[in-house]
Amino acid sequence: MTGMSGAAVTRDGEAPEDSPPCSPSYDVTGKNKVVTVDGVRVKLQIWDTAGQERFRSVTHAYYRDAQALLLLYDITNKSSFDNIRAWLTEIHEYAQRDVVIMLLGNKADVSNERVIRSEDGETLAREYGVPFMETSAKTGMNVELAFLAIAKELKYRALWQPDGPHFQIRDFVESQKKQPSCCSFL
Ligand SMILES: Nc1nc2c(ncn2[C@@H]2O[C@H](COP(=O)(O)OP(=O)(O)OP(=O)(O)O)[C@@H](O)[C@H]2O)c(=O)[nH]1
Repeated sequence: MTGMSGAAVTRDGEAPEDSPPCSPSYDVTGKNKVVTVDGVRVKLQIWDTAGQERFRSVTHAYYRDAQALLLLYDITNKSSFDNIRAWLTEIHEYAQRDVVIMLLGNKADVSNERVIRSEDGETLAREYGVPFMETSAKTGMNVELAFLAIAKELKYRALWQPDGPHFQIRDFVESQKKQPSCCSFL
């Protein structure tokens, strides 16, 4: 999956009885994903642009109302990385002003075909002030973490109180993310 995926919180409420506080749990039904975070159920409605990137009018409709956007490139494909700047420009123009954005470098399991260094992803993310990590849809590396971080951020915003706990999505991702097990010599 490269391009953009979005998420909108459609409902939240109390955690189910059997869900321990502070322990995330997941329930994926089709394109909906329920993440229970710190005792609150956050329902993410997820969509993927699925190859429609060239039909800009279609994708605008998708992400105009999204509360979070996951920007994915493929670490083995330079043009997918180069496209990210174009996506960020689009987002700036069409998405909600306070949309949560996360940059993901996918296919981290195929390090022998890597053409985009991890540092390049980090530099781009820093430039735009967004959290970044490498993922693998194949091994699952950092995939749940991406959804958990988004859910935590959206819950934090929805339940924000002046004296409440503070949450920084970038710090959370940095403290939790796993690095690919094999190194690349790029
Ligand atoms: N090794 C590896 N393969 C992956 C990973 N993620 C996706 N793939 C493979 O890459 C190919 C393309 O994946 P898609 O999810 O269809 O990519 P996409 O960019 O969303 O494609 P469209 O939306 O159809 O344009 C498939 O064969 C996937 O199995 C990954 O993390 N590791």
